[in-house]
Amino acid sequence: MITTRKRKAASDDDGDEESNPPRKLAAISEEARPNKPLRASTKNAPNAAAGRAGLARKPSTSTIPRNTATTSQTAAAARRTVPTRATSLPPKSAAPKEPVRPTVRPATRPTAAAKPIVRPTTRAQTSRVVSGPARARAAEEERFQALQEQVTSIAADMEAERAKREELEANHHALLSESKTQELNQRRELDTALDELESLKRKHANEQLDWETEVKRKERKIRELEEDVRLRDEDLDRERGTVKALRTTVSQQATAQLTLNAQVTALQAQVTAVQIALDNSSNSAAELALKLEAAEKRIVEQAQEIRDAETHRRKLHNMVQELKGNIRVFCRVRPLLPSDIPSYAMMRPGGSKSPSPSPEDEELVKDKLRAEITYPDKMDHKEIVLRSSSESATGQERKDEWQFSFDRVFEPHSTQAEVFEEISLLAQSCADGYNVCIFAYGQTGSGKSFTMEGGSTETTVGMIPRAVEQVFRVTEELRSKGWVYRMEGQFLEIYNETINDLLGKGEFDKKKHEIHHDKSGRTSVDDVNVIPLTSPNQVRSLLSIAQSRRTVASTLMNERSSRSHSVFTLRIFGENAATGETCEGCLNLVDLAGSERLDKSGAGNDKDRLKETQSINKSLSALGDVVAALGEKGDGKGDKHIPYRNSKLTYLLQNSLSGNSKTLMVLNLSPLANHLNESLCSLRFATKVNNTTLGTARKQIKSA
Ligand SMILES: Nc1ncnc2c1ncn2[C@@H]1O[C@H](COP(=O)(O)OP(=O)(O)OP(=O)(O)O)[C@@H](O)[C@H]1O
Repeated sequence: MITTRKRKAASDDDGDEESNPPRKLAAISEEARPNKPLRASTKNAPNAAAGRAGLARKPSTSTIPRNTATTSQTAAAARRTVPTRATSLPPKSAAPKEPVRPTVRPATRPTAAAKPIVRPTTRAQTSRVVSGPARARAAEEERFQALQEQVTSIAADMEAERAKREELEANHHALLSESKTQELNQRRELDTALDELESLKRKHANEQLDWETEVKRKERKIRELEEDVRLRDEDLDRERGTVKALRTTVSQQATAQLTLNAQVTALQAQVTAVQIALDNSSNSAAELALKLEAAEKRIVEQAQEIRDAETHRRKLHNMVQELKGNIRVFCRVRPLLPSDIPSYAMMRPGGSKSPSPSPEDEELVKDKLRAEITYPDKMDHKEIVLRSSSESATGQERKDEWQFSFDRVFEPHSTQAEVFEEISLLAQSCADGYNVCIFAYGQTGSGKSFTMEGGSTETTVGMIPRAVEQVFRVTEELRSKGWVYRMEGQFLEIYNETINDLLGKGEFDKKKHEIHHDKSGRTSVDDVNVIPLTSPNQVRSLLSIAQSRRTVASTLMNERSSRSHSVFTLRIFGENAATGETCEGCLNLVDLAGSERLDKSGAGNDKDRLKETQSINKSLSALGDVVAALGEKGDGKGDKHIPYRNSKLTYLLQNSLSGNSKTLMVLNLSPLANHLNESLCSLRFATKVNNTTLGTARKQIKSA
């Protein structure tokens, strides 16, 4: 921009030069002005030649400069003065470029020829003309001659001056064009210089930018270096710390080394001693090797002894079970439940219900509801006595007493754990390869399901889950003795002499499940789910599945669970790789249908209930018959027919009831006086079973 503006200014200057005369020329014109008087005098000279009279009459006017001269006269005078100035100019070739003014100044001085010419026009000469006309004329002539000469001279001078002026003008033009050229050159140089300056500025700006970038880079580098230095300082500090710690460690190590050296020395001494001892030991090594060989032989012998002992234990266990009786009966009386107390029992004498009866009142009511049951054998818990008092036909008070004895009697406060303690050995027998059958017998609501399945808590859990857990525990223990077991389970229901699969898909009373017994004593049922059992928890979940299926079925037909038998069967297969023995046991856990009599159940008017009750009675009496027949067979009547086929229940349990099995019946009793007759019936049935002796149990063990 600056360059462009400057160039424009330069071109404006050029325009001025075109329109205005050069300043040097103007200076020359102004310098010429002081010569005006001289020019006036020289101008008057031709005029004097043209009219002498005018000169004579007014001589003073010719010498006095006329300030009132016209412009043309002044211009003419100016033109005449130019040659005068030119005379003092240096020759063209020698003329300097610039200094025109000094050359002009000398030209303003009057020439040497002009001065004598002007001087004669004095007042004294004029006075002589007045004194003699001839002399005056001559003088005038002379003077005229002189003037003419002077004019000629002046004309010559003028000519010379003109020539010189033209020369000067030529010089001037030359100088002007030269100066223009010079100026143009200088301007070009100036432009070039400006361009250079511009490029230098740009270069400088670029260099400054580069320099600033470089400075920033350097600053960044400095910062990085400072950070690096800081980090290195930190590293150095750390290293110093490490070195310090290492020095400490080294000094400690040195101390430790000294200690170790001492220890090494001591150890070397010990090594020497040990070496000696070793030498002695190596001598006895042969003796030890012999002893080891003997010990190994002994271990093998002992392992065999352990196996023999296990076999012996099984035999002894079985003997104990047999001594206890292969068919045993437990009696369990359940506690009185809040649901046993009818609402009328809490009525006031007036008939209104007592809002909150006192514990004493409640206890009195319960005593009235309870049957009179006592447990006289406080030592072995084997006896139970029932009493009742009634009025005879003659109006006399009649007191009856029934005494029963079983393998174990459990009072109402007995826990599930206490009951199972007596049963657990049977689980052991099952793992040893015996068939075991546990029944829960009793009227509806006497606690059969509670005993067999129990509640959901650890304390209330029943015999089935506990027995399964026990079997798993025993099989795990026997693993150390070389036995490996596999287990499977099924859960069936017998309702109206029809078998249903409680682990099936719930198609109750539709599928026909046939029972089969093979010669090896194994029982199987067609088309039922047999689930491999891997853990006690799995068995619990299977039980709850079965329970839910029964509940669903109960919605179709009321109280179905009470009116059907349920049989959970756990089969166990064992194998001892060490001895090559195999065994197969079976644990049947049976929750029988309610045993109440037909007249008591009130089923007489209901066709379905009648059928149910008849089925139950049939199967229960068949069970009694089978047990009785087995008892007779045990008494020596070897050819006695056992009516297993009389009911689905006895046929299903045939192998678990026969002579080579162990059977336990848990008789459940209601504590209510109202149920006394049913309880007596149940007790009589259980006594019949209890008095039966099954044949010697036979273990189902096959030798390899
Ligand atoms: N020993 C006991 N302790 C506490 N409650 C018991 C005991 N025995 C039974 N019960 C309770 O008595 C009620 C009836 O028991 P349960 O259902 O076991 O009788 P059941 O003989 O199996 O009857 P059903 O033939 O109808 O199945 C249940 O509420 C049960 O919880």
